[in-house]
Amino acid sequence: MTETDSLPPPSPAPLSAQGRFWALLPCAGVGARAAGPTAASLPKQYHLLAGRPVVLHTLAAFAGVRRLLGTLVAVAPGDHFLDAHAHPALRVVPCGGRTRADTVLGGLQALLAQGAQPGDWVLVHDAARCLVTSGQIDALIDECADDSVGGLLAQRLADTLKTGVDGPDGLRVVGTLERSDKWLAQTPQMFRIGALLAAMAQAGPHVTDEASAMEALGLHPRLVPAGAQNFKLTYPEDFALAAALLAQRQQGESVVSTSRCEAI
Ligand SMILES: Nc1ccn([C@@H]2O[C@H](COP(=O)(O)OP(=O)(O)OP(=O)(O)O)[C@@H](O)[C@H]2O)c(=O)n1
Ligand SMILES: C[C@](O)(CO)[C@H](O)COP(=O)(O)O
Repeated sequence: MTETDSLPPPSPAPLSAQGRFWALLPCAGVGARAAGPTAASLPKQYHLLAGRPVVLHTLAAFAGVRRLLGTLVAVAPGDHFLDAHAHPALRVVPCGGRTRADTVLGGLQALLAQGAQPGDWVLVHDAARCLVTSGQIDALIDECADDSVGGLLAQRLADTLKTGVDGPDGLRVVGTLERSDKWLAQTPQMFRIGALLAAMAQAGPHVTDEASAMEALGLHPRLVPAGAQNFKLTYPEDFALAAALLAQRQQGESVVSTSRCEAI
C-alpha cells in the first residue's frame, strides 16, 4: 500500500431511511480520444493530475459521501494499477468489457455478487470525470432517493446549438436547435441496481449512458443541474484545464486549513 493516504479514511455509513447506496466506477477504457502526440500508453484515468492519478481524485470525492456503503471500481482484466492503492472502502473488480455499457453491466453483476440488493441504489460515475465533488454527489442523492426512477447530474447549455454536416463543401451548419430543453448528461447517474441491470441488458453494448437505457423503457430520469466543472476528460486539451482546477481547489483547501491552524 503506497498511497492510501491519498484517500480520506472510510467513515461508517449511517443507515438511511431512503435505502442503501453504492458507487460503481467504470474504469476500463483505453482513452483513445485523449491520446495526443506525446501521450503515454497509460489510459487517461491513470494520468497524473495535480500530483495524483485521475481516478484517485474521483475516488476522493466519493470517499467524502458518508451514505455510500461501498465503491466498486470496474477495471480491465489484467489491470493492476489500483493494486498499489488498496483501500478498505474499495472493491476493484476486473469486469471491464469492450464498451462502457459492457463494463457497467459487469460491475452491476459484481455488486450483486458482493452483497448488494436489487432494490439498492447505485451511482454510476465515469472514473475519468475527476472534478466531481462530494457535495454534488450528495445533492444527486438528496434529489433522487425518493424518486420512483432515479436521475443524473446534467448541465444546461450555455452556447447556441448547431447541427452540422461534413459534405463535399466542407463542414457546414445545416440548422440551429432550440436549446432551452437540451442538457449535457454528466455522471453520477443513479438508479436501483435491479432496474438498471435489466435496462442495460436490454439496451445492449452501445448505449452511452445509464439514463438512455432507462429512457428506452419509457422512463423519465430526473435531471439535477450541475456545473461545467464536472466534465469528463476526453480530449488532450481537457487535462490542462482539469489540472488547473484541481490545483486551485487544493490551494483553497490549504488556505482554509492554514487559517484553521492560525485560529487555534
Ligand atoms: N470499455 C470501457 C470504455 C470506457 N470505460 C470507462 O467509461 C468512462 C467514460 O468513457 P470514455 O470517456 O468513453 O472513456 P474511453 O472509452 O476510455 O475513451 P475513448 O472513447 O476516447 O477511448 C471512463 O472512465 C472509461 O474508463 C470503461 O469502463 N470501459
Ligand atoms: C456517461 C457519459 O459520460 C455521459 O455524458 C457519456 O455518455 C460517456 O460517453 P462515451 O461515449 O463513453 O465517451
